[in-house]
Amino acid sequence: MNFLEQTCQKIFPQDSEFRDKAKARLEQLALPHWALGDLMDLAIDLAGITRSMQPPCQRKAVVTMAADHGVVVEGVSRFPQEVTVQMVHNFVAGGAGINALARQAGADVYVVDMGVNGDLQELYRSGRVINKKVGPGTGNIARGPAMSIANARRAVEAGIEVAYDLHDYDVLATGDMGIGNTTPSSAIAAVITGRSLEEVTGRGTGLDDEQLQRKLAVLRSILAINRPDPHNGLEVLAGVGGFEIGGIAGLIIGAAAQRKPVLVDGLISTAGALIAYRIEPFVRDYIICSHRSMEPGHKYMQETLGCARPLLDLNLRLGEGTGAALAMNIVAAARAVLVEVSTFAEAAVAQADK
Ligand SMILES: O=C(O)c1ccc[n+]([C@@H]2O[C@H](COP(=O)([O-])O)[C@@H](O)[C@H]2O)c1
Ligand SMILES: Cc1cc2nc[nH]c2cc1C
Repeated sequence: MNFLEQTCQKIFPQDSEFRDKAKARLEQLALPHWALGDLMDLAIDLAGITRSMQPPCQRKAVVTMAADHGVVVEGVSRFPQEVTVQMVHNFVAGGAGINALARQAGADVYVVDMGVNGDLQELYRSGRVINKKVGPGTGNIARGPAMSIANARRAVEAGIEVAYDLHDYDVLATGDMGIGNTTPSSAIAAVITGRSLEEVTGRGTGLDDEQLQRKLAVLRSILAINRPDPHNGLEVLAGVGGFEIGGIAGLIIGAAAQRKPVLVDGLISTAGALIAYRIEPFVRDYIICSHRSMEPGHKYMQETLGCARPLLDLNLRLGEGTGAALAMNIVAAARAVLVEVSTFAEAAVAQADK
């Protein structure tokens, strides 16, 4: 059996006994019934995920997976491809959005080269970028597949390896960087959710109306040329994916196999989550949808994952893991509710009249 299948065999649903125990305690907290709302539901998930009434949440890491996309030659982004490698340098220098928000959340940032079109040898040598490069960017998906099935597997397995290497962390978060990657993400969204391209396609880094129409036309060609089986995660990734999207799928699978919560960021990260979900449906129990991106497809993708309402809705559309890093504060808050708030009995507070 391969590494991917072996890892998937370690993934089980959340522990229902710990869910029930957490729920029983939360029902007794000295506050009007369920008055801390979604924080209480999240606390139940944390107990069910970690099999603990004191879910470990202290050590946090954001993993920002970077890669390039052959489809950029079709004019689907407002920015040139070299921004991907330039932003990798910015992450390492600590000056990007994710660096600021991860610092604020007390999380470490790991940058992974999954397939950047550029030479990052120096940064691998200094240990500041993890080298999992599958290739120097995907093929142009408007003309053919993104990658071979073998490379789709390599990308996912590389993400699992990163999750295992980060075994000292309690909570993981996904992030992405890749000029053009909203195009494969929208393609994955359309294939897996069954929604129309019009419903799932957005402006990415800021396309105007005319450019958005062009992106839609390119996406129509992409789906006319690549017709992956929507139920086969590796086939969808190979047809219309990206190397960083595969890495994100693997990170989620690796987190679930270690019974760790994984905060999923925006459109691209959720495309990775859908791939992971198609490979191993139980990963859903370990995914926390951190926020709702401005990209219109995000809502449908989150619905497919069973998430009606993510933790935050702040009009974010940056990626990098920024929304996931922000939501780490909410995960810490949910834990605090479960661990620190007294019950009616403990606090000697009178319960509601029957
Ligand atoms: O995470 C999101 O929801 C999101 C939405 C729009 C854009 N992005 C980021 O912008 C880049 C892709 O945009 P584009 O227009 O080049 O496809 C890529 O680096 C993503 O991290 C990210
Ligand atoms: C500058 C820049 C930073 C980004 N971070 C994530 N996607 C990005 C896209 C651009 C263009």
